[in-house]
Amino acid sequence: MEYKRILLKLSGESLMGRQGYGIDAVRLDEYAWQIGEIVQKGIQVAIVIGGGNIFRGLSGASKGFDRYKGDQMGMLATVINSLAMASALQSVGVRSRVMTSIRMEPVGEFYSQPKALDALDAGEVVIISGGTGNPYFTTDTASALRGIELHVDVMLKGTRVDGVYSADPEKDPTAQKFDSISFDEVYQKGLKVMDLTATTMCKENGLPILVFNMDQPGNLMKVLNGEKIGTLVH
Ligand SMILES: Nc1ncnc2c1ncn2[C@@H]1O[C@H](COP(=O)(O)OP(=O)(O)OP(=O)(O)O)[C@@H](O)[C@H]1O
Ligand SMILES: O=c1ccn([C@@H]2O[C@H](COP(=O)(O)O)[C@@H](O)[C@H]2O)c(=O)[nH]1
Repeated sequence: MEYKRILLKLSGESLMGRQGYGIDAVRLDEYAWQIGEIVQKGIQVAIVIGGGNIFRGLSGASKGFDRYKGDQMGMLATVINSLAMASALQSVGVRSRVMTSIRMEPVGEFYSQPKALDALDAGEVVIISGGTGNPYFTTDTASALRGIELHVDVMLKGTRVDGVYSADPEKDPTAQKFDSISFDEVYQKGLKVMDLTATTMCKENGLPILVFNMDQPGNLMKVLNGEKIGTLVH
């Protein structure tokens, strides 16, 4: 397999499934099965999960919340999602550990790069929660940061669309999908694949991103098997 160690970014919003808020147990279970399949193949998996199904600091601020506190609420939302994922992985027999970017033992172990690498080498899935630990960032940036620190081969952005399009495919039905695209084209075309901080970190550190639809069961294994799905940003 082309990739031996991956950083899987999961969308918080996708965890809602068909509900309007929170965590859909069926969706969570589907994700856990997909992750279990690739762990069985010997792939080392680090995960970062978003928090948009629970709280985002920016939308909180638009309703009058203090942005700093709102972002802390958002980061805590990612911890909730990460604990849910750890529980789902446990129920399908996959060993995992939750690390937190903000100190909060015993909820999770305080993140450090050497501890995360040791756990990955031991075959555990490492779920890194709490974003970067800092407000004014996103979990896409946390994924880029942790992916770079952990020397992963690729960042897999598992989302609810099947790749990067010429415009937001959820808003523009005429949008065209790219099979592959360079970082420079992403900037030139103003595509919202990830926020610019995350994109720039990946570009500067040579970390490719593969955007694919994680809500289609079996897709994660297809990506690892080298099937041409999604969009590679390189
Ligand atoms: N050019 C584009 N190509 C593909 N998707 C795009 C594009 N522009 C905007 N999007 C939107 O980006 C979304 C995917 O981003 P992402 O997975 O980060 O979702 P999110 O809701 O921000 O997740 P989270 O809850 O983790 O913050 C898609 O649902 C799509 O609507
Ligand atoms: O490093 C970080 C990461 C996240 N946040 C806050 O959490 C929410 C949820 O994350 P998403 O990436 O939007 O899913 C985000 O809106 C921020 O409010 C943060 O402050 N720092």
